[in-house]
Amino acid sequence: MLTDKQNLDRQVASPEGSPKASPRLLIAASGTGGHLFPALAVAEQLPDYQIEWLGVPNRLEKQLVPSQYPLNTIALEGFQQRFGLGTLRIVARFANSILVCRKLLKQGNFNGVFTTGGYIAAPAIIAARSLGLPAILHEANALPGKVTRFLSPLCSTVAVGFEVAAKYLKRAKTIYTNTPVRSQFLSPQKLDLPIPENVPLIVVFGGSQGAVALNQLVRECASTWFDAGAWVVHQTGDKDPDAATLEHPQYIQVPFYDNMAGLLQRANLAISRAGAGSLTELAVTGTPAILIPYPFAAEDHQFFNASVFKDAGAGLIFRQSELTAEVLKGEVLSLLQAPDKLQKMADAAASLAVKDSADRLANLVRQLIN
Ligand SMILES: CC(=O)N[C@H]1[C@@H](OP(=O)(O)OP(=O)(O)OC[C@H]2O[C@@H](n3ccc(=O)[nH]c3=O)[C@H](O)[C@@H]2O)O[C@H](CO)[C@@H](O)[C@@H]1O
Repeated sequence: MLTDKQNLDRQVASPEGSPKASPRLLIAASGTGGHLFPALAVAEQLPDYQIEWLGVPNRLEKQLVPSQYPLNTIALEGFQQRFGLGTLRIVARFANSILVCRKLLKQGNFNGVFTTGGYIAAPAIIAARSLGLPAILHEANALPGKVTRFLSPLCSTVAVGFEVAAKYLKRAKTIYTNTPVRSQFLSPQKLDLPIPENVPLIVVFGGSQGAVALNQLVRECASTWFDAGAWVVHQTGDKDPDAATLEHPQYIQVPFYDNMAGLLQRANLAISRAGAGSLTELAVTGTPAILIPYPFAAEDHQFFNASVFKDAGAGLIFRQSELTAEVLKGEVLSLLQAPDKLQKMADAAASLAVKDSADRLANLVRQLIN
């Protein structure tokens, strides 16, 4: 919790001159980079708000949410995993999570909730609305998730990351804001990797967790790309037992890389999953991409995301089940040999970027939660 001094620092003067307590905002964002980074980008635009975080224990929020935003956790993971244990138990668990959120909102005197969706959004939205507090939901995916589709009519406003998402949310008040990226993406970043200036750079990344299937394919293809003069930076995640098996002077492997902004700004081509966060960053950095949607993503939503990129001419989509190493090798080689085509794709990617997305969302928060 904040000290009295911090609370005082966060007070702003009202127009009449008397100090007015700054609004208190609960941000419910949990689990993956795709949910956490956009929420953090919005929080950064609200320095005059008193922000606390709502997450679940032992997920990425523990590492990513800075200590300036006190982290409250509720045990929703068990709720998701024990879905087969009987409806009564599930309902009881869920009802309890709503009660815990209501208590938190009341005791913390919060003025409203901002959430980026997923399971954590459900108790947060229901609790806020049952207390008459505003709830803003940001949905990053082209095909909104189940929680979003079900609870969006309850929300004060639903902000969508892709315009197409609004058509699935007809009963909600929607607004297009695109998806915020971390502030580093909005200015040129230095890349601290020993990569020569004029070589083509391929960046491979599999969302915030890495993608083992994609890693295997890339390792099979890489020598052909090295022979063509390309360098490869490969984000493998930390669950691939073979991550360290490829060694080559033109190859850099990392489990997780913090400076994705610098990396994508330098990349000539990305080979990537199609999480909403990754696609938004590829657009902001104007990076053409070969997209291989995660085949087990809920309701195949990554394919819907990738289709927006493909329809704009910014990328190619391959289904993992149909993609062989031979095809991937060839596609990458032919793109590297066609700089004009790569440039057109880069321009198309850049045309999808909305650089002030975090501002747009922060303004929405200021209008509705104050
Ligand atoms: C498997 C799955 O269902 N993933 C979902 C998850 O996102 P998930 O986190 O898997 O993927 P996203 O592409 O949305 O985001 C990944 C984020 O991690 C960052 N990153 C990644 C690797 C790295 O080394 N360093 C780094 O910083 C990327 O720059 C990006 O900001 O939520 C997204 C938003 O609802 C969905 O669109 C994704 O489909």
